[in-house]
Amino acid sequence: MQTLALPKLHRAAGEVTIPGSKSLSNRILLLAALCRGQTKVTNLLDSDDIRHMLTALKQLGVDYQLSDDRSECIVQGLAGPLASGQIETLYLGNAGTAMRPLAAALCIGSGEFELTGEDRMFERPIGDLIDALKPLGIDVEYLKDEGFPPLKINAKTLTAAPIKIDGSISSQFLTAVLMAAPLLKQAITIEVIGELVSKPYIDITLNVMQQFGVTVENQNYQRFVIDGEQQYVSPGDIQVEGDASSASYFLAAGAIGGGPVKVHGTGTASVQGDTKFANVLEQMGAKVTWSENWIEVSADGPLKAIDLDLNHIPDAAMTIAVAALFAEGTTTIRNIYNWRVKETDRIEAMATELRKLGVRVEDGLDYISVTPSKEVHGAAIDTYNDHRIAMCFSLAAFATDGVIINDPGCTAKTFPDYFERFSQISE
Ligand SMILES: O=C(O)C1=C[C@@H](OP(=O)(O)O)[C@@H](O)[C@H](O)C1
Ligand SMILES: C=C(OP(=O)(O)O)C(=O)O
Repeated sequence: MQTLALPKLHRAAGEVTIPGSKSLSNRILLLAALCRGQTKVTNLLDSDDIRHMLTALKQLGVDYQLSDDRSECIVQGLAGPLASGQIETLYLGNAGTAMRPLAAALCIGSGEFELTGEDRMFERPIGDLIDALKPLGIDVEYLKDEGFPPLKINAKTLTAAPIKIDGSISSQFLTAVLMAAPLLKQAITIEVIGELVSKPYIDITLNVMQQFGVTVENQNYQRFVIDGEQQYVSPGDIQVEGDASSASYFLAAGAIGGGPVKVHGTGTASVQGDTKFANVLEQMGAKVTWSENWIEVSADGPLKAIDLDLNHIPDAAMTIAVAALFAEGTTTIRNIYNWRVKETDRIEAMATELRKLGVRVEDGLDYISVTPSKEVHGAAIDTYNDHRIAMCFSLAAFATDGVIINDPGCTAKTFPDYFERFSQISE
């Protein structure tokens, strides 16, 4: 296993342009494949999650050309559902944004498909999505554990029926149904049961669908109405925004290490809910300046602890758990149960690794509380094959020397050259 020893950091300042958004890249690629016409996607993210989507689409016969640096992709749309004449096994790594939307899209395609991935994917639920689609008459078999990938999908003609979907574990299930729904033969209604988590990701979905010409009637995120027999239409050119979750590490560095750190690629014009991370830093006492597509953060003193429900920014909220080391008082992040079903059990993992640094941590089913201590010390941080654990713990190097990140290469899921970029704004 590789390790990365971080020097003690004293200051953060500079500018960084963050890579394209994972959430947008994979949604855009899927709709570019389903739509009528050719789509030129620019600022596409090049990371493991996107490579899995691209490889799957290629296997499904979607024709595209990638530029040498893989940041531009010209996709020839199929003008309809995905199809295959033979059994296709699609390996989707640990990419939720590939597994969930492809599962729904393939149910309404034609052919037989096996959807598989890495071991952790077999522990990440998909049952609420499959259950939601059952009234349409789908044929899906769980190949290992009931409710989890790997899956076998035998696509067949479906009949329209009202859909009820549980939104309390992952918004990706609703995203998946929304994106597939316009290709059904008749109009459908989707009713959300349970608290819808990670709600801003639904705005990303509706925004991308709109850019591909499909409008959804959104009745207060409780009910969605979508006409059937629609065709997605290529917008021609589409640019992927910078990734707001990836921005969080640099913005937090600005708040912890003085700044200013200016992050280009996301701002007030962004459709990504994770831009709200900057508001949390502001509540912690940082100075935040916004433009349409950059955000700048600085601070001239210690941060203040917060106690907040961060369900709307589950990914960026992990960065707050480490920023808490630099805040006066106890920081509590609430309503984050679904951290437990992501790349790893993130509540458990964050609590374990923060404690290794000598910090006081309390954790429960759906929250984590972090109280900094004067005795913070270095430690080798295990990253559980979770890119965000590796990235957010880089900030601990502003508190102490001796921070070692185990398996730093796991950032390849969404941000392959993260540590190189981080070193450019910190010293
Ligand atoms: O739709 C998306 O692009 C995502 C939704 C969120 O997942 P949940 O809805 O499972 O919280 C988020 O954590 C994930 O990284 C990306
Ligand atoms: C939860 C995440 O990924 P996924 O898209 O695989 O759900 C994440 O990137 O933090």
